[in-house]
Amino acid sequence: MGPSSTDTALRLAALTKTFGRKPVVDHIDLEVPRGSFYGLVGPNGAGKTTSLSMAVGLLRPDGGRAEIFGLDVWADPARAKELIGVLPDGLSMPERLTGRELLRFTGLLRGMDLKEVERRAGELLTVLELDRAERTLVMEYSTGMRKKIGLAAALLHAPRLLVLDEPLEAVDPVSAATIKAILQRFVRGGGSVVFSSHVMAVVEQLCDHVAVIASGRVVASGPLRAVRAGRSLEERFVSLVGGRIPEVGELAWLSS
Ligand SMILES: Nc1ncnc2c1ncn2[C@@H]1O[C@H](COP(=O)(O)OP(=O)(O)OP(=O)(O)O)[C@@H](O)[C@H]1O
Repeated sequence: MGPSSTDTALRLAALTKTFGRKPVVDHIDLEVPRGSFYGLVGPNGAGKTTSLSMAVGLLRPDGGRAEIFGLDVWADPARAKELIGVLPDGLSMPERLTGRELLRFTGLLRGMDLKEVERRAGELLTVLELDRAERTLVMEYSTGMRKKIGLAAALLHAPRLLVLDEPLEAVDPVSAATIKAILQRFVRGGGSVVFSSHVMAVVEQLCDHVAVIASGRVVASGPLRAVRAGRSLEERFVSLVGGRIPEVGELAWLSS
């Protein structure tokens, strides 16, 4: 199947990964419709980063499949990766490059024309308000600036699908508004986005679809309204995933 013949941007089927004896991703099925803004939520350690890493060809699954617009990521990685822009977790980057050099490097690795790379890099640096930092080495960037330059690198080749691991974490509110606007415009222009987040309000604000992952399994997924089931996403999340509220008497030593 070619990229134009499917309405699914990303499909995970029985995707599985075990570290040691523990399956951290346990037969995950997920369907991200083309043109959707898809949020992935789940408690710490649920397996979100591991799933996304396998979905984009960064971590080899022990079982199952990942398809991008119908292309098997692990059978045809080069073609699949042309269609995606990725913001990985923890983002290891060439630290001794400036922001602009990083974008130039990314563009050339992607086989893009240098002039076009320079034009897009200039625009991305301006829109993301990184232009004053373009001569600064990445190693001197703040956490939020690293997210922004990572996002710029993910957008540079105008992908069809963005896969972003916590893109708004550690980003200040002004930059967050810029990033949200860029992502919304990307989706309006026909792109698809899947991202992980711990902030339910952000997911409710941006997403039309959501999946809740807990202990390596999908416990709910689909259109946001269906998953919320008449409640706030936070309430639904806590009821699906559980959670422990300290009881009266516990942590009593905290009271003065
Ligand atoms: N390379 C690895 N070796 C061993 N265990 C790992 C490895 N990578 C992840 N894990 C474990 O797999 C589980 C899932 O981790 P993962 O980072 O995918 O979760 P997450 O949902 O992204 O969590 P968070 O919300 O805290 O970022 C965790 O228990 C983690 O300790």
